[in-house]
This record gives sequence, structure tokens and C-alpha cells, in this order.
Amino acid sequence: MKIAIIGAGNLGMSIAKGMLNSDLKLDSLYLTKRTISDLTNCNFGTKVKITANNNKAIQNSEIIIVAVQPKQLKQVLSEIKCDLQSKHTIISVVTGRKIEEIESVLGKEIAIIRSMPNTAISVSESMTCLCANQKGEEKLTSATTIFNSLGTTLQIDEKLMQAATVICASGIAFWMRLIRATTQGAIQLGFDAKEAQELAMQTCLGASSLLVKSGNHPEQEIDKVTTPSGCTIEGLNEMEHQGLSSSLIKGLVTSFEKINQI
Ligand SMILES: NC(=O)C1=CN([C@@H]2O[C@H](COP(=O)(O)OP(=O)(O)OC[C@H]3O[C@@H](n4cnc5c(N)ncnc54)[C@H](O)[C@@H]3O)[C@@H](O)[C@H]2O)C=CC1
Ligand SMILES: O=C(O)[C@@H]1CCC=N1
Repeated sequence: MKIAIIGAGNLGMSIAKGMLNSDLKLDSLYLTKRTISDLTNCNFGTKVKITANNNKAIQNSEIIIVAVQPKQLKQVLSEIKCDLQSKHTIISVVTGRKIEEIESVLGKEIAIIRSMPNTAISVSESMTCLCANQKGEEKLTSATTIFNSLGTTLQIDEKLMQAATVICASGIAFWMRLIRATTQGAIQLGFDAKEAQELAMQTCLGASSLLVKSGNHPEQEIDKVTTPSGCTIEGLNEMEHQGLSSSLIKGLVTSFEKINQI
């Protein structure tokens, strides 16, 4: 595979790290950004080419992952348009930018996939949602194969992409805050900070794995933990009195309202 990541920033580098540690058969991986000095000292191996020259990266690649800020997208697309051929697939991971906006610059004859991974792609645990334009439909299988080697994928209708961004991409930050709060609680209850974080992380992973592996609904697993008159239901009810579920849902909806303004 000949891949280019245009915009090797936070998300672009997370994708690159995941790819380099995966089973993907990479022939080359071009990483571009405006200022490359902070990448040139890194030892990524001979398959990784670092350049500020997007055109060179496109000419030597087939799968082009565009990972720039939303406000930078149109300028980048205009810059690379002249190098695009039928062999190319554009995969945009840019927040809030619709396929029709990309087509308005590149036209409808280029395969365009819109995707939303999250930063857990760096450890091959991303939840990645995907959709495509008409030309990109035939490339969805190969794009899905790439992202499946970096986590889990779901093909969705484009109208759900903003919601997917909030749940899965912003979701990493939301879950981090829940893990941090659990850590703070564990410290208050007597654990040192390192142990507290380990307890919080592994319990979070355990809860998630229980649902993934059993296919159960969360309440089925909660019922197994909540001993009648026990400490779990007492704590759980207090959390709900304080608005745990409600504040989480309100936060998701607020995030969603914001994303529609980006
Ligand atoms: N799915 C997720 O979990 C996340 C998604 N995002 C989305 O990913 C996109 C990138 O976000 P970040 O990585 O946080 O941004 P960033 O600012 O860290 O990275 C963007 C990179 O693009 C480069 N760039 C800008 N103009 C360029 C050009 N003309 N040619 C080549 N490179 C250029 C910059 O030098 C920078 O390295 C955004 O659309 C953002 O909303 C961001 C963070 C998480
Ligand atoms: O916060 C943001 O706008 C981007 C989109 C999802 C994750 N980061």
C-alpha cells in the first residue's frame, strides 16, 4: 500500500503510529505538514517519507488521508487537485466537512471517503465510522480493511457523521474525564495516584470488555453487581441524583450543536 497522510498533526500522527505498528503491508507512508522540523529527527524507518511537499506525496501514493483542520481543507484540496488520478482514493478525516464540499473542489470523479477515527487508532483500538461518495463506494472495502486493522469500523449514512464524531472522536476525551474522576475518587479513598489510575483504567476496560464479549445490555451487567441494600446501588443512585446520565447526555448534545457550527 502506498499511503500519504496530508497534515501529520495530532490525528494524522495517531493514524501513522497505528499503521506503523499494524499488520498493514505498507510500501510507503508519506507524512506531510507545513513545518516538518519536529518530525525529521524521528526514526520512523525507511518506508516513511517526511515532506512539506504535498504534490510529491500525492504523486507517490494511492491512498491519501487528509487530516488538516477544517479551515485548512479547501486550500489543501486546491493544492493537490492537479495531481489526482483515478488510482487515488481521498480519505478525509476532517471534522464537519461534507463530501459535497470536497467534491465542489475535486469533482465527482475522484473516489472520496469521509471517515472519523479517534486517537485510539495509535494503539489500534479506534472506533472508525465511514461513508463514501458514489465513486468511492467501490473503494470502501479496502478503506474498511485498513481501518479494521486499526480497530473497529462501522459504515454509516453521512448524515450521522457529526453525531459519530461526538460519540467516538470527542468521546475519547469524555471517557478520559470519567476515568480521571474515578482516579480522584480512589485517591480520596486511600490509594496513591499511580495505583488509583490503574484501578480506574482496568475497571473501565473490564466494563467495556464485558459488554463487547457478552453482547449484554449495560443494565444486565449492573444487575449482577448491585447487591440488594448494598453499597453499589447506594452509590449509583447518588450519582444519578447528582445528574450523572443527564449531564453526560447534555454534554453530548452540546458538543453536537457546536459541531454543526464548525
Ligand atoms: N477523530 C479524532 O479523534 C480527532 C479529529 N480531529 C480532526 O482532525 C483534523 C486534524 O486535527 P489535529 O490533528 O488536531 O490538527 P493539527 O493542527 O494538530 O494538525 C493539522 C496538521 O496539518 C498541517 N497542515 C496545515 N496545512 C497544511 C498544508 N497545506 N499541507 C500539509 N499540511 C498542512 C499542520 O502543519 C498540522 O501539522 C481536524 O479536522 C480535527 O477536527 C482532531 C482531533 C481528534
Ligand atoms: O474537538 C474537535 O473539534 C475535534 C473533533 C473531534 C475531536 N476533536
